[in-house]
Amino acid sequence: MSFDHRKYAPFPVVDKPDRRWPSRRIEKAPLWAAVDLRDGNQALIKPMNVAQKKRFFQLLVELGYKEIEVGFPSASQIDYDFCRALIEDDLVPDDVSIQVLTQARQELIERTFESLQGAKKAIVHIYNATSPTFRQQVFNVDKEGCKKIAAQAAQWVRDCAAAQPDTDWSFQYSPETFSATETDFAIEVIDAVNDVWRPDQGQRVIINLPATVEVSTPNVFADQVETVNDNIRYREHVLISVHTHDDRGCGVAAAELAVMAGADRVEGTLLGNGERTGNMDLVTAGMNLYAQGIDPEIDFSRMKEIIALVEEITEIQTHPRHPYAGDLVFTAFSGSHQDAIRKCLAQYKPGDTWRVAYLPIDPHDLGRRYEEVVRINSQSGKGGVAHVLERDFGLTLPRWLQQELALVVQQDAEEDGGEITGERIHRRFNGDYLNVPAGWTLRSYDLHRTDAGVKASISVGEKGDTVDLNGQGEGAVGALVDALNRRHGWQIRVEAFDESSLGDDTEANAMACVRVRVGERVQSAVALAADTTAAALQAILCAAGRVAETADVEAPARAQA
Ligand SMILES: CC(=O)SCCNC(=O)CCNC(=O)[C@H](O)C(C)(C)COP(=O)(O)OP(=O)(O)OC[C@H]1O[C@@H](n2cnc3c(N)ncnc32)[C@H](O)[C@@H]1OP(=O)(O)O
Ligand SMILES: CC(C)C(=O)C(=O)O
Repeated sequence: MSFDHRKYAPFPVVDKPDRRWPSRRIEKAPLWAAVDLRDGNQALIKPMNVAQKKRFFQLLVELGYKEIEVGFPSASQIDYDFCRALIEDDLVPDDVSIQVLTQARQELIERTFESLQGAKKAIVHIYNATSPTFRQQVFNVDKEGCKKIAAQAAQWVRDCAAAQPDTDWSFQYSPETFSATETDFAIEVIDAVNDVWRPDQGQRVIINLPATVEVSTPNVFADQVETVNDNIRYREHVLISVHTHDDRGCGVAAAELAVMAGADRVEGTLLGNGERTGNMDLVTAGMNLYAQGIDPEIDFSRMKEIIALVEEITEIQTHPRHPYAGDLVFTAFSGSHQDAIRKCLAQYKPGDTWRVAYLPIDPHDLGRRYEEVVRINSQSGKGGVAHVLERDFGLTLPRWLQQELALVVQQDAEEDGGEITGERIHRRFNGDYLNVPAGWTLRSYDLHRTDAGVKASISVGEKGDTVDLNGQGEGAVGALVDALNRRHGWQIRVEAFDESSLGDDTEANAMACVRVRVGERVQSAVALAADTTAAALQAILCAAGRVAETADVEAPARAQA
């Protein structure tokens, strides 16, 4: 067995007692840079072709991204051709900068500038890895040698840019593997690059700090970023950017803490596609701001399009629990969640601050429907079942009936082991409560109020086969109960009775729900009718009919025949 944690070394803590970032808040969106077409692309089994890159670029522009890394043109003909197409076909809006990556090698830098000929504005992004592992094992250079690679490349970039003066250039440098680099050394390298680029003399410079591989908790990364923020030369003239990966599952958290620590800009990909476990997810990061009342300056209302395009191009399905984007993230199956959501949604009015339990944001904002929010399985309770009947069928049940129905739905769900659809709950409701047993349909009724109460004559049965039931009571229901008791020798006790009027869009105007006890037998029933009296009488008849069915008692008209 080779599973042995002693193979790994802990990441050293950063000794930074003066850290300020923990008490900061993010109050506005950082500058976003979308790197789907480069870092996302280099992680794909099937890298994008030019047509796919064009569609992806178009969507990123429409969503509102202003800096878009479009590829590594010195490395691939497709990326080169795509850059040429963007420029020659004038596909880049004036307020958008395309960004391209290259290693810190002269021939690659020259080819990169060639790919950008005629661009209105562009960001040339160079990188070399600076961590001990890379210095010692990959590049075989000491710290000076590593710094020289960066400074030399910065010089080539500056010279190439000077030779193409019609483009508005930004320069970007990444000390790749920054998070695994001694921070004081990273600062030395960054300073050496900036000494060449001289951001203080007007050159726009982005210093991008990558967690190329996420190697620590995000607080350590924030300390590293704050240290760079506080100590690099020309700080006020450069943008600090971060580029995090998700190896430990904290890519978004690391970027957020880095912004609190002074970063101005965040690189990432839509839904987090990228090397290994992925890049920082632009959707999650942006929506996290949105959910705090901060405008992310990106239009995530087009979430469905984002998901469809990313899935098509990456050939990777979105996880159903993916923050904000997954199919199930706005769905509650468990009873107490459903109950709380239902109560909060009932109180929420458009224009209110969103305060709905278990839903950090309003699903409608992302084009999702409230219908998806509550779904029923064996973990659900009365609140959820009631919510589904109310939402899908306009039926608001009294609490006692909600409890009763929830129990039978739960039994169904347990037997089935899966989800119970709204239609199935409705069928169950109709079958158990609403459907009128044969021979127990209310045909008409005649009520006379006297000093002694109400005298009722109630016609019951099916067309052409009816009988009049006559009784007397305090009200119509009492009179019908009296008639039934006399006829069948029962002692019906009405244990629960609720009536309500229904919405305008329903055929019936009234609903009555009853629970009766006949001896040991308890039976509930529901009726919908044109008026509340008819609904109440039909509900009692319905309950009585069900009792009769199981007690082998004939329906009134049939008994007569
Ligand atoms: C963290 C990131 O995502 S960085 C971006 C990574 N993306 C990619 O690599 C995708 C595109 N890359 C490629 O297609 C190729 O690597 C190319 C075309 C750029 C270069 O190809 P090649 O030169 O044939 O091969 P390769 O990439 O293996 O080159 C490695 C050499 O470059 C050196 N090198 C690697 N990275 C850098 C760098 N950032 N700056 C300078 N030199 C570098 C290595 O030390 C090695 O040198 P050696 O040949 O003297 O040992
Ligand atoms: C080139 C840099 C920014 C990179 O992609 C990384 O370090 O992950």
